[in-house]
Amino acid sequence: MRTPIIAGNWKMFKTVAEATAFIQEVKGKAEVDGVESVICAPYTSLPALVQAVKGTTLKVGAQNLHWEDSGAFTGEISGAMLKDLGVDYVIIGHSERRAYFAETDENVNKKVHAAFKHGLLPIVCVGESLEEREAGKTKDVCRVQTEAALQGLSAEQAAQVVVAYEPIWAIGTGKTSTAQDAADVIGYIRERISAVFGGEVAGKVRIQYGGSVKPNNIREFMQKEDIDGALVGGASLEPASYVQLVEGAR
Ligand SMILES: O=C(CO)COP(=O)(O)O
Repeated sequence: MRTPIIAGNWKMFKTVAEATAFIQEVKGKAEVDGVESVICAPYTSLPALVQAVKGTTLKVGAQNLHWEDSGAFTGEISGAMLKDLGVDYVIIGHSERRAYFAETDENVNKKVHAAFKHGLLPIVCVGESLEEREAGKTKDVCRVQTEAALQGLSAEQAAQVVVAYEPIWAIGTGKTSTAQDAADVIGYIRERISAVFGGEVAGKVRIQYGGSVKPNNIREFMQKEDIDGALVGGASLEPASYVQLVEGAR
């Protein structure tokens, strides 16, 4: 049995005061038995969030990291620094980072290794553009991105990875994959993980859907056996909406 995981990706939203006020609002309510609930916030809010979730089952994640532990990398943050703060998860390879910050499959792989080195769990994002979808390349793109991201991991590490399948055309657009389509692609990603790491590992890896997930459609996705949760942008920013997402994953 895989524990469903709802992760809010706040992207570049919320001040420290707004972030802590959010936790006060959702405490208790976004804590549902059998569902893991993670808030992935901008770096600036992470220390306050780690404090605010103490004594709750809520977890905190970052949205990126650098693969080196330290060095002359102006503006970057290392896995060692995130671990030092008490962060649990880190999003790696989000399509916005791939598109706007030149994130490559190779860098994603280095970051995944860095996350494990420092005891952080990676949420690895994969997904196709509209052009790739229309050209029938969805599964190929997801296979290449997933295999590259997980390259060189031990079976034990691979089993702990969370993959987020986020079709780029569904992010922030109000358009979603159908639940069946998302489940098909996610099933295929699991097959490829099985081909590389074996069925036992593939059976443990949690694979989320992401892209315009809202309280009114979360249940459709969660009804699919292969979909283990959601990575949510816009609808994770409002406390009431976030609580409904976590409840919808039960
Ligand atoms: O990019 C996403 C989560 O990482 C999805 O964003 P939206 O839920 O706003 O479409």
